[in-house]
Order: sequence, then C-alpha cells, then structure tokens
Amino acid sequence: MERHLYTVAQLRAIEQAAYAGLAPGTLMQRAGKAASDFALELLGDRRDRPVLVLAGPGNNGGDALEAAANLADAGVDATVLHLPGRRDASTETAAAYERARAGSVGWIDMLPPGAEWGLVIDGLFGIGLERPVDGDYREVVVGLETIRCPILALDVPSGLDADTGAVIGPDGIAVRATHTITFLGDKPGLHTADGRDHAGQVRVDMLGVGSEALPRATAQLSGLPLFAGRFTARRHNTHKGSFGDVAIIGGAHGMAGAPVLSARGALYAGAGRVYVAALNTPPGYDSSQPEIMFRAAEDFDFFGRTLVIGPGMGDSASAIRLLARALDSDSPLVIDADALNLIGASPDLQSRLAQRTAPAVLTPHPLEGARLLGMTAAVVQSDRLEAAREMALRTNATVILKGSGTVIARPDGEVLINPTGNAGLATAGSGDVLAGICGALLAQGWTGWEAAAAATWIHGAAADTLVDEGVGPIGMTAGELPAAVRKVLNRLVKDAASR
Ligand SMILES: NC(=O)C1=CN([C@@H]2O[C@H](COP(=O)(O)OP(=O)(O)OC[C@H]3O[C@@H](n4cnc5c(N)ncnc54)[C@H](OP(=O)(O)O)[C@@H]3O)[C@@H](O)[C@H]2O)[C@@H](O)CC1
Ligand SMILES: Nc1ncnc2c1ncn2[C@@H]1O[C@H](COP(=O)(O)OP(=O)(O)O)[C@@H](O)[C@H]1O
Ligand SMILES: [K+]
Repeated sequence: MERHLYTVAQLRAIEQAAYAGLAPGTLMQRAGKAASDFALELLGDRRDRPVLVLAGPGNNGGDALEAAANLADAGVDATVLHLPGRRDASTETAAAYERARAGSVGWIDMLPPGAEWGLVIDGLFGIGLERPVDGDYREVVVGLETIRCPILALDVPSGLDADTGAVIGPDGIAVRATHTITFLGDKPGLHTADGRDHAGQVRVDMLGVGSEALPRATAQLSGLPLFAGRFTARRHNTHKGSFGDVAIIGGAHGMAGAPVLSARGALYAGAGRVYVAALNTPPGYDSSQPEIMFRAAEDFDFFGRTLVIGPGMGDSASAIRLLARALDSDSPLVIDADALNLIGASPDLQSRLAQRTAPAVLTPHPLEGARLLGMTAAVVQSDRLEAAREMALRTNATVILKGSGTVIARPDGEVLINPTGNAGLATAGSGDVLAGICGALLAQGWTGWEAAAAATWIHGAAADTLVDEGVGPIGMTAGELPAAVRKVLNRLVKDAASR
C-alpha cells in the first residue's frame, strides 16, 4: 500500500528479501529505469535541455548512474557529476558506472558556475547517509541552491534523514528537491519536519516488489480512507441535540479570543450546541458569532458534554481546578495549549490523565510537546514520530503533534502523518480552530483516533482550499478557517453520498 511508511531498518530488510530472488543489479536497474522515466516526464517537451546527474559514493549513486545511462540512450544530453567515496563501490554500482561510461554520458567533476540545466537528478545519498553532508558533497548541495530548474531526488533528498525528516547534523544541509521518486516503500521523513520542504512531490516506485513482501508498517500517511465511512448525510429527523454539545473551557482575562476561535471551529464542524465556559467574567455574547453561548466555567456542568480545555486558559489555581475536574470526568476531552503546559508541570494531573477511560486527544505544538516530555523543542523536532509515540504512551491518549507534517499517535505506537495543510496555518489561533474541530467530531460520536485524524486532515484541507482561492498562505487568518472547514466537510459528505 502506498500509504504505508517504512523505516530505514524495514526498507533494508525488504531490500535484502527482494534481492535474494533476483539477478544481481536488478533492483538498481529498476530504480534507474523508474528514475529516468520520471525525469523524461518532468522534461516533457523540453528533452533538448541538458540534464545534470549527481552520483554519490553508494548505491544511491548507482541508481543515478543507471538513470544517466538510460537518459543518454534516450537521446538526452546527460552529464554526470560523479563523487566517488573512499571505499570501493558495490558490485552493482560499479556495473552501473561501467554502463554509463560506455554510453554517451558527459562527465564533470565540479559544478560549472552559471550553467543552466533543464533538470537536476540528485543521487548523492539515499537511506545510507548517517552523518552530515560535508566536503565536496556539501559544496555541490550549496551550489544547487542557486540553480533554477526542477530537481528530482532519488529515494531521499540527499542530507535528509528518511526516518525523521530532519536534516542530518547540526548545521546540516540537504538538497531541496521539487520531486522525489522513492523506492521500495514510502518513508516518514519525506512528509514531516523538514521533509515537505526538501522532498517536494513524492512518487513511490515499488521496483516490482509485491506488497506481500512488505512488513507491517506502524506509520502511514493519513487520508480519507481512514475515516471516510464517518461522512454520512444527516438524517432529516434530527435536532441540535443529535450532534453533540461542545464546551470550550478557557479564556482567562485578556485571552478571550482563543476559546472563541475554538468555538467557531466546533460550530462550523457541525456540533449541535457550542459553549464557551470562561474562567473570568464571560462576555455576554460574541457579536460576530452570536450562536456561541457563554457561561462561567466554575459553575459549568461538564456532564454529557465534549470538552475542549486549554485555549487561553492561563495557569491560575482556578485553571488547575477545572482541568483536574475535566480529567476526572467521563466527557470526551480535547486538551490544548495552557492545559497541556499545566499537565506537563504536574505529576498529579498526569496520573489523572493516564487513568481516564473516556477519549482524550492532546494537541501539542512542539514546545508544548517538549514540556510534556521534559525535553527541548529541538529534541522533539529531531524525531517527531518518536516524540508523539512517547507522549501517547505516557498519557494513554491520542496525540496530535502539530507542525508541518502533523504526527498523530496513539498509545499502541501506531502513527499517522497528515499530508494536508500549508504554511498559511503558521498564524496565531489556527491551533485553537483545530482543537474546536476535533471537539465537534468527538461530540458527534467519533473515536479519539478518527476525530484526531479527520480534524487534522480537514483543517489542513481547509487551509489548502483558501490558498487555492488566493487567501494565503501569506496573510491567511485563523478566523477564515472555520468557513473553509465547513465547505470541506460538506463536500466530503456529498462525495461520500455519490459513491
Ligand atoms: N542495494 C540495492 O540493490 C538497492 C539500493 N537502492 C539505492 O541504494 C541506496 C542506499 O545505498 P547505500 O546503502 O549504498 O547508501 P547511500 O545512501 O548511497 O549512501 C551511503 C554511501 O555514502 C557514504 N557516505 C555516507 N555519508 C557520507 C557523507 N556525509 N559524506 C560522504 N560520504 C558519505 C558511505 O560511505 P561510508 O560511510 O561507507 O564511508 C556510502 O558509500 C538507497 O537509498 C537507494 O537509492 C535502491 O535502488 C534499491 C536497490
Ligand atoms: N508550516 C506549516 N505547515 C502546515 N501546518 C502548519 C504549519 N504551521 C502551523 N501549522 C498548523 O497550524 C496549527 C498551529 O497551531 P498552534 O501552534 O497551536 O497555534 P495557536 O496556538 O496560535 O493556535 C497547527 O495545526 C499546525 O499543525
Ligand atoms: K538522493
């Protein structure tokens, strides 16, 4: 399944198993063919433009050499910049080198300044990279930054960690590809952290290996098949009570906007009734969204309501009391923002959370995640899947670790990476809207896992729709998201009905 994401260790095992049943060099030849086919597709009717092929010391370089030979055979002006290593190349890579040497490929040993290319193929390093790109390799990667043409990475953009999506090394560097063709199975690192910026559009080529040969993946790309069954048309004979009550608990003095954004997220995602239970004297009503009902949090009855706790909640004694009460309740719970920080600082709140049986979804951004785990945000970002898994395990909850390529994890170690969304979401309040959407789906009876996956997907898809309409990424505001969320949701329900 193309949605599945494999670790480097799993890919090595797949490679070994596939290798055993095939003539030597077969996988590399298939990788080279898939790469040159994709390159021709990217060149389109500009096949007369020269193609630069970067070939590194390992088998990733072997793939590149096969691709270069294929391109030359197809009449393309292909030039290889070959940077062999200190050790002998593998037998397959040596054979690929001989093949390219025998054809009409051109050879250079440094990037010619100012040269123009129709396409660059990056075959410097793949899944074998274990240390930062340095020396001549680094110079080439720096040189690529000023080249304005499509860049096709083979397997993994060189310099990127395929497991984590982090650029390898302090002060590390990685190729910024426009496209990546990745082999034998998709990889988490292409879709989270720095991955989306460096991999561009990702295509998977299984190199002829059947899906029966693949191990069980514990990570996958999130997508509609995971929750599409939930998008059913509303029955006529329903009322507001049929779609759940959501209460946002937050809004301490001076922070009234955050719960209102969450409340709008919940309303536009279809909750039947939406309350803001404010810590300080609640406003009478919200003039732009008078449907939201305001209450004082201390007197508010949590029973039968889905709670979104944390937006603008602060860290007062009253906030801690309310959080303890919410954690002890049987209400489905979304825990966001200040509530996460309070839990991070309190073993008592942590144990109340771990003991819950009703659904709980945590929505930390990396710094909130770091506080929960007692580490720095940089460490969280260096392995987002691991950090999200650890948080889910410790809290016994579903965790949405936000940021580019949001990671959703549950206590048994399963993770999803969300592929929707864009940098327009990097604006204050967009996380509040996400928490509200998640609350609305929980209130409509979804499980924590489904609600987390779908809320994140829909939130990102709403932002993508806004960008398509010219509303962002620059200047997109959180307040514009809820209406776009409503559009996405209704379209999904309509599409589900017409299938
Ligand atoms: N085998 C097959 O049939 C198939 C293989 N496939 C392809 O092979 C790729 C994996 O190949 P790989 O294992 O050879 O590793 P690769 O990514 O080329 O890099 C390792 C090399 O780089 C070197 N090196 C590392 N870091 C360095 C640095 N910073 N600076 C300088 N050098 C550095 C390292 O040297 P060493 O550490 O030993 O000194 C070693 O020589 C995979 O991504 C896919 O593209 C697929 O087509 C499927 C079929
Ligand atoms: N560059 C980005 N690409 C994709 N999604 C992003 C990006 N930046 C932020 N987001 C998303 O926007 C939301 C921001 O949430 P958060 O940081 O909690 O903001 P706030 O607290 O201001 O609401 C999250 O859902 C996050 O995943
Ligand atoms: K590469």
